Amino acid sequence: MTERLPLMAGNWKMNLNHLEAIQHTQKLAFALADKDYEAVEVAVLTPFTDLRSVQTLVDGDKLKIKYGSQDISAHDSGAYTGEVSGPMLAKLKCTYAAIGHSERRQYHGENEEIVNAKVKAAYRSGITPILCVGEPLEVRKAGTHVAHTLAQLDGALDGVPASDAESIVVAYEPVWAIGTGEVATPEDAQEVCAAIRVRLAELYDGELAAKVRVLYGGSVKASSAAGLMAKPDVDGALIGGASLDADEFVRIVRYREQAVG
Ligand SMILES: O=C(CO)COP(=O)(O)O
Repeated sequence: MTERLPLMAGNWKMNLNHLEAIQHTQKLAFALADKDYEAVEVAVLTPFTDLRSVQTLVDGDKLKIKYGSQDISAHDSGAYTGEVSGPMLAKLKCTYAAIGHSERRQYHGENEEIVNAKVKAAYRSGITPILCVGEPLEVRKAGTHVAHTLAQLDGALDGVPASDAESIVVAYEPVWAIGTGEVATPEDAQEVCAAIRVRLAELYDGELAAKVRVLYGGSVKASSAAGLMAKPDVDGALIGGASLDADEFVRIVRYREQAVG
């Protein structure tokens, strides 16, 4: 079986200016030890305005923390006012870009075509997409959450070759769990994360599917992380609110020390 290194990624959303970002990253770096990074990959997804500061800190202090953006333009350059391109993010040595977050889909009209174009743009620049998928509450209530989420996965990966897709990170983030305090049960997370892996095997092959990390996101806290991580197809978490509290985020990174609750 392929060993998948768990990924704990903090999505700061529209929080922390560049000065606060430096403070926060320094606090994380101070708290995290080499053994933490051996067990878990740690990443922060920051506002665009923070990336240069975080890069300077990571480069200067040789930190092991990875960083990336919360979005990326579908285009590489040109007359796209307000957009930030893959080549610009690559120049800042971003490892990751979150793509298709439900808040982008909801507030910025991002559909499957746009998400697909952004996934391809990230790969053109050597940036790994953290592709966000997941159903809203009404879909969950209707019981069609697996089909809904897999359709988002299919759309995002349309025309993406295996040589790219093998490095993708998929984050299952049910919309009803985001920012609500209502974390999915480990069983609910496992159901959809496992279905995502099965679909990856169908779209590509079993070897690729076994390599890809599938994260869960939505109201993850230190108290829920260990239970979620105990599930075989949950390979990490995308953490919003709790990632803004450095102590809590570090506790999530050290989920193995927490009780399975
Ligand atoms: O949207 C999320 C991460 O991308 C989850 O946010 P919360 O952890 O605040 O629910």
